Amino acid sequence: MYQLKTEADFDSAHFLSGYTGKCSNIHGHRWHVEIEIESRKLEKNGQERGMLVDFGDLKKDLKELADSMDHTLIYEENTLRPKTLEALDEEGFHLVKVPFRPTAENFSEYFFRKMKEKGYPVKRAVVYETPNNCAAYRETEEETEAAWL
Ligand SMILES: Nc1nc2c(c(=O)[nH]1)N=C([C@H](O)[C@H](O)COP(=O)(O)OP(=O)(O)OP(=O)(O)O)CN2
Repeated sequence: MYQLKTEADFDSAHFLSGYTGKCSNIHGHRWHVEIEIESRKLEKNGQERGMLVDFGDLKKDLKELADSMDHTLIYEENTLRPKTLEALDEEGFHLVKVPFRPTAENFSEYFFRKMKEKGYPVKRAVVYETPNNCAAYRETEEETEAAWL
């Protein structure tokens, strides 16, 4: 089995609606995302001969997703009042609405699915919310112990 990993970062603000504690307030993180892909086969011909995929393509596709959230306020749908959204919009702030509570866990599933939609054989996505705290998502239950960092 061959495995590749690429990483990307983005800076954004978020808050946890319904949370009791400091994370209910708007605060920022430098989010760090890692995507691992795996395959038994390598390309046999052409430009990508001997590669699972070209690192350049993998890196570019993850960066596009990360860039779409960079320097934004990420908020869960239905957690900000319309007049608040209107006021932030009038100020020219960039907001990203997500259909989930913006936790590290949910972001790991989000990046896993988005990269899978782009056609990559994704094994695992890991999202660091702080340098010490990360969450991971994968679809299989195998290697539960070994797969954790
Ligand atoms: N399982 C999860 N727990 C928490 C999440 C999460 O995504 N998944 N998120 C938060 C908050 O967003 C918070 O920003 C992070 O929490 P915390 O570790 O307290 O943040 P810091 O590292 O900045 O803590 P300091 O001790 O102030 O340095 C909460 N929990």
